[in-house]
This record gives sequence, structure tokens and C-alpha cells, in this order.
Amino acid sequence: MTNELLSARNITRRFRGLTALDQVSVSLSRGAVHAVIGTNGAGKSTLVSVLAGELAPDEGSIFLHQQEVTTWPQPRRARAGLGRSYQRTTIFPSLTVHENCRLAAQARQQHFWNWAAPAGKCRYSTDAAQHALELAGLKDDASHIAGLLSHGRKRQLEIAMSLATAPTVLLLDEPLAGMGSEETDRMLALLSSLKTQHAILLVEHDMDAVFRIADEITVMVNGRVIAHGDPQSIRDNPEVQTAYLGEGE
Ligand SMILES: Nc1ncnc2c1ncn2[C@@H]1O[C@H](COP(=O)(O)OP(=O)(O)OP(=O)(O)O)[C@@H](O)[C@H]1O
Repeated sequence: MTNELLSARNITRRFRGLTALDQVSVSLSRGAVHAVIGTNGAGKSTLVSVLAGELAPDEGSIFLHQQEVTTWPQPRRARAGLGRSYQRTTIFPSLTVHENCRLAAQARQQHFWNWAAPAGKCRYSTDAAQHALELAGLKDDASHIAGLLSHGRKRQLEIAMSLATAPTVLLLDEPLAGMGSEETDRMLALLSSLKTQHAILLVEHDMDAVFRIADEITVMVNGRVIAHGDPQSIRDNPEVQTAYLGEGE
């Protein structure tokens, strides 16, 4: 049985005259963190948006669980197991941690006959929220007001909200941005524990963290993939050193 849960083949996306993605291919497998790195404007966030179904590609194909989903909109991909987090926090600050997760779960599970039902009465979403909080290490924060959490905990909550939708694939756009070293350590431990059951794509600028956590790395420059491989081969790749990491690093 293949562990490949998502693959994108030869994706091109243009914004008027600019080619933000140029024939980009990536594959995500259960049990692996696949980091996508690159300079500012390389196309990393565009790639995440195309994979998530928020932006349509001009060319190329996307497969989720071996099924072609290229034309599926984002909600349908989410229901099929694709979860994502954003560069900026997207929580509801006045609700509790548990309520945030419950709403995320309910959004996936929503049926026309229970739109009017109070969220707290929906057994599925309450259980899914509880499970997500446990997975994300936020069980003890369940009753806390989300807006009062530390920055690191807010990012954890975003991942918990994504987990509440029961995804198999997680697309994480800079989950470590703005974190101190302790928060980074905690998030990396969380990603390590999640990867056993999920395929994870990690867009990240923190190179130390990338080389600590990634099983494979794709390097992008100006919309193109210039290298792909295990962390050691990326570190040793002269084109990567010149174009991105800086010679001598
Ligand atoms: N909606 C849009 N309309 C026009 N151009 C866009 C749009 N979104 C992205 N771009 C351009 O596409 C290119 C790739 O942007 P993208 O945000 O994907 O890069 P990135 O690698 O994520 O950068 P960063 O690391 O700074 O977040 C950039 O030149 C950007 O200006």
C-alpha cells in the first residue's frame, strides 16, 4: 500500500504577467514532513493555496488519495481530508479554545438538517474537538479564551482546529512564525507526533527548524523547483547554497 496521500504534478499558476508557479511537482506521504523552502516571493504560499483548492492552477493536476481533485473547490477537498493552517492566526478570539475547535469540526460535518442545532448539542463536533485538543497538546487549555492565549498556543490552536476536521493531509504555512525557542520546540514535537498519522507539508522560513524536522525538502526560487531531496542532499547542493542558503553555510 502506498503512503502517498497527495501529489501535485506540473503545477503552473500565473498572475497576469507573473508566473508564480512554473511546472511545480510535489508529493506528500503519511509519516513524512515535506518542507518547502525558498526566498520571499518564491511561490510557496501560492503552492499551498493551489493544493488547498483556494486558487485554481492554470496547468497541472492534483491527486488526493489517488483521486484527481484538480477542479474540486476548497470545501470539498477539506471534506476529503485536506487541512490547512494560515500564515496569520485565524481563530475566533472571543470564544474558548474548545469552542473554536468545535466550530471547525462542525463546519466539516454540517448537514442541512442540523444548521439550526446549537453547536454544543452536536455530539460529533464536541468529540472531534476534544480529540483534536488532545492531539494538539491543548487539553488543559480547553476552557481558556482563545484571544488570551500566548502566540505559540494560538498557533497550536490553529493546528487543533485543522485536526478537528479529521484531515489526513496537513498544509502548514509558517506555523513557527514569531515563536520563541521554547514554543518552536513544542511545535516541532507536535509535528513529529502528528506525522505518524498524517502527511505534512511545511512552508517555513526558520531553517534550523526545517533541518530538524523535515524528512524531505523542496527548494523553490522564482516559482520553480530547483532542488528536492533529503535534508543532507539539500544542504550539500551547490545550486541551493548559491541561490538560497548563501554560500559557505
Ligand atoms: N493574488 C496575487 N495577485 C498577484 N500576484 C500575486 C498574488 N499572490 C501572489 N502573488 C505573487 O506571486 C509571487 C509568489 O508569491 P507567494 O506569496 O506565493 O510567495 P512566497 O514564497 O510564499 O513568499 P513569502 O515567503 O514572502 O511568503 C510573488 O511575486 C507575489 O507577489
